[in-house]
Amino acid sequence: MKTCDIFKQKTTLSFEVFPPKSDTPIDSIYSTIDGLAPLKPDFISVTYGAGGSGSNATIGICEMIKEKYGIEPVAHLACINLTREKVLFELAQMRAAGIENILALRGDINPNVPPHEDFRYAAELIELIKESGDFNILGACYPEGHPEAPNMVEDIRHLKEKVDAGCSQLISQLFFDNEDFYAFREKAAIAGIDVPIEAGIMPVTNPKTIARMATLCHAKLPKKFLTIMSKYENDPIAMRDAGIAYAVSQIVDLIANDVDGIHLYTMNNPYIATKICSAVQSLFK
Ligand SMILES: NC(=O)C1=CN([C@@H]2O[C@H](COP(=O)(O)OP(=O)(O)OC[C@H]3O[C@@H](n4cnc5c(N)ncnc54)[C@H](O)[C@@H]3O)[C@@H](O)[C@H]2O)C=CC1
Ligand SMILES: Nc1nc(=O)c2c([nH]1)NC[C@@H]1CN(c3ccc(C(=O)N[C@@H](CCC(=O)O)C(=O)O)cc3)CN21
Repeated sequence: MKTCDIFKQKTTLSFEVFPPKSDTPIDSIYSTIDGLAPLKPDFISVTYGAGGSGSNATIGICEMIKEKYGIEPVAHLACINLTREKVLFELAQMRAAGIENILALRGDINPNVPPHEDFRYAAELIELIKESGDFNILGACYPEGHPEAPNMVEDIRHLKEKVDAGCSQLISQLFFDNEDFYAFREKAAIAGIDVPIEAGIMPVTNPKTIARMATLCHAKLPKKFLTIMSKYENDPIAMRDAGIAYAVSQIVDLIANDVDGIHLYTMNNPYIATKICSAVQSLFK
């Protein structure tokens, strides 16, 4: 099933997982998906070397999500370090595995790995995927603007190019201030971007993740968020609960503002995803 068709029926709820890191047993992904599947997400996306981990079990995990759990998978594909030939090989593998949906990304630039010259931007990957078969293509977007973009106008112009190249839906970078998302959504609409935009929500439940959000994602951390996190910095249970509550409050407000869907960055933690879903699951109609 092509995930873009789901938006015609309901507000979507999707999850993101990453392949286990090299120091974690590969089997741990089964307990992650076992824990997430009962929450009945509309789709689950699987990262491709997210955060520079470089591991590549993405296609195998997508196949398992589809075959064993009957949930629609979305395979991430980040092109910055790939040759054109390697991308065509990955696409052939995906087709053989029955994968219909791809999140086409440029990918994070690793300062220690000079980028390959075949792809500079996600739009170039999207063009190639479009030529190479009947895939549904998703893209990423940035409510606060992409950190490398000189300004929001340029970033939205490039986003429009991405949509014109063949993206049928967008997933946003994580953010903690919904007003940034609403302002971005309005600018995108003015630019003629008319595909569904899912809001990316990251439950922040420990200090390590807060630091990561600032460096990897450049997300703005609002005062309200920092206040509640510092209040509980020495109490892991309270901090976890505060992170869950903050994510729930963002989701409720987004739904009240007619968001197309929510994409939950689960960090492979079914306990936290279950807590969040138990508060808001029935709102996804
Ligand atoms: N779920 C995930 O795995 C997500 C990953 N990311 C990461 O975000 C980063 C960026 O990836 P994408 O959004 O796919 O990249 P992109 O290629 O759409 O944009 C990257 C940057 O290049 C600029 N740009 C695009 N086209 C341009 C052009 N023709 N000329 C000049 N500048 C241009 C954009 O404004 C932006 O600053 C990656 O690090 C990606 O891995 C972001 C969100 C979600
Ligand atoms: N620039 C960018 N790159 C990404 O790969 C990316 C985004 N943004 N935004 C959306 C999601 C969020 N991603 C993330 C966010 C945080 C971690 C992180 O904190 N990783 C920890 C390990 C967590 C664990 O194993 O439990 C780390 O230390 O790397 C990883 C991926 C991947 N995606």
